[in-house]
Amino acid sequence: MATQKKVALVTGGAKGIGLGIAERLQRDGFALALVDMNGAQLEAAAAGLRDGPVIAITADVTQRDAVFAAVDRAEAELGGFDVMINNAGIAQVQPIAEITEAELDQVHEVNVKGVVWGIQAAAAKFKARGHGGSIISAASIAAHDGYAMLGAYCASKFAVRALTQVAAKEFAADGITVNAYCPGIVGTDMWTEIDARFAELTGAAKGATYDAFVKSIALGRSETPEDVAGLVSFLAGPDSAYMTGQCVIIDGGMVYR
Ligand SMILES: NC(=O)C1=CN([C@@H]2O[C@H](COP(=O)(O)OP(=O)(O)OC[C@H]3O[C@@H](n4cnc5c(N)ncnc54)[C@H](O)[C@@H]3O)[C@@H](O)[C@H]2O)C=CC1
Ligand SMILES: CC(=O)C(C)=O
Repeated sequence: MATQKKVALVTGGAKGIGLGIAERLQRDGFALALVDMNGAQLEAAAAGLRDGPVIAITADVTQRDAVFAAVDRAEAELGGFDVMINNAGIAQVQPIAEITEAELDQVHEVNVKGVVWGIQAAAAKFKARGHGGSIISAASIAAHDGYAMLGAYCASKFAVRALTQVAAKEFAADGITVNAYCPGIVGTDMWTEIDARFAELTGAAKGATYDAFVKSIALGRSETPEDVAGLVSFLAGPDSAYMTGQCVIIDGGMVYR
């Protein structure tokens, strides 16, 4: 009889870091639920993950009910629930003097509320199933240092760090670990957008802001989704069982804590 695979849900799994994490967790032997608000891209991503059960769930992580429903569907269709990856996030480049209420809300809706709903839904499901589990969220080096022009984004990622510590303490007795990964400069669409917005605001040439950040990396190259996925694989696996409340920097050498 085939053994039941462990089940992981990855939000923002249609592309970028989330897709890199999904690819790695599939190689690690997980059955996967990919969640994203971009349905077309999500279906294509899921179709490319050929080695195991994968379901695609189109949902917006800002909607609490949708996140809870996604976790329910993952359990019902994949036969369990073990790991929650709160990866979906958005960036925003705006000088702090000009950030509007709507802009502040938009970033916090996704990066903070989305993570809170993910923590709640996963912890409730682990408890209902009577076992522990791992909750892993996307923070950033911007959860450890403030970066000019990224005020709302940095505030949202500092919040993820706080939530990770709080949830780790509140759920430890239930056998649930809660950690976060803190990448540096990853060459995804998010950074293409950040670079373009810096160019618009500062007059820098296209690509110049990205190149300047990459130049400051000790290991001398930008980060890939696979670099991030290696850390997430560890956080999702048994070797991190004694680790909780940590926001681990993986940035090639930019921020030292
Ligand atoms: N790219 C980078 O350099 C870094 C990224 N991060 C964080 O890693 C995570 C992933 O980033 P990337 O892959 O670079 O971003 P990306 O922009 O390439 O991909 C993000 C994915 O999340 C999805 N998404 C956005 N809002 C959503 C919502 N409300 N509901 C459901 N899905 C939603 C998008 O549709 C997209 O598929 C984010 O939380 C980001 O803040 C952290 C540090 C560095
Ligand atoms: C997008 C992001 O988190 C940084 C620090 O670049």
